[in-house]
Amino acid sequence: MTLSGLHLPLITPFGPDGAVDAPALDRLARGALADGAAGLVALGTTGEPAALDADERKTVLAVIAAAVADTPGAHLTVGVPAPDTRSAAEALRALPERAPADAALVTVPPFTRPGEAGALAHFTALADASPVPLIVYNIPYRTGQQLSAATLLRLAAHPNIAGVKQAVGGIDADTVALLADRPAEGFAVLAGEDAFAPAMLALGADGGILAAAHLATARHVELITCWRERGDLPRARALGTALARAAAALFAEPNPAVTKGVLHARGLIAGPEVRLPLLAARPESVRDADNRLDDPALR
Ligand SMILES: O=C(O)C1=N[C@H](C(=O)O)C[C@H](O)C1
Repeated sequence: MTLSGLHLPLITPFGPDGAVDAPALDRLARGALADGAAGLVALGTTGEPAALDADERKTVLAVIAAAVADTPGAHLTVGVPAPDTRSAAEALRALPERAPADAALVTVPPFTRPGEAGALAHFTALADASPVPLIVYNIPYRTGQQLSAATLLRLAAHPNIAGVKQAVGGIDADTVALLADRPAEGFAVLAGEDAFAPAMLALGADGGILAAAHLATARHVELITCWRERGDLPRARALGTALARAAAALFAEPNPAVTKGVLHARGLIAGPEVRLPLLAARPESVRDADNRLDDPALR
């Protein structure tokens, strides 16, 4: 089985008192699954996990896991922090006690810049230790470490590595090589960079982990279906350009500030707050994203 479809990395909504708004999170989670998302990602970057305390992370995980459990066939991915290999391995070993995760999303330890050989050894050690399959989160502009197609393809051969979330700031030569040369089965290439997701799908990506899909969720699902099942290229192109422009506007400020602003403006969460060091989005950024989402192709 290869992972596919839309996986939504959920924001963490905060209530007027600043606490995690569990009912709002529950509504977002269940709404996305009802709109056709194949799965949810708890405690991804978009969920501001570093700004949550242990109890809050527990609440977030419980709410999202319950929504997945109530939806037959839905998939739960959990973001696992990787400040270093040893503590990431410990967190992975403990994961089944925390949630019935189908996969764990893990990066290279940020700031360390271990080189490609070190990154390969890191993911191999984690995959050997983990009771759940890994999704390699390749995001060099956050971690400081590039992963070439050659390294990712070596990781793809590990039986406990289920895929990669490719978020490299564009469609580079490694992304093209990765999509061309990946194994036919058992390793998913998921778009992880919202503005380039339509282009990655056109090149054969299996799906995406896309924060922009908090908005126009059903249209994101439709885009994936157009490329993977329906072969409806005119519709895929119309949706793809509209969603890419909406994504660019949603990421005009550090994620998830604009997304929270638009969800708030649309009455879907109580407030647009993010926690420091993130700042709430400027009103003009929220308006711009909201307008982009009004594109006729997305109605
Ligand atoms: O939380 C995630 O997973 C995602 N994070 C990315 C980021 O914030 O850089 C964006 C992507 O849409 C999903």
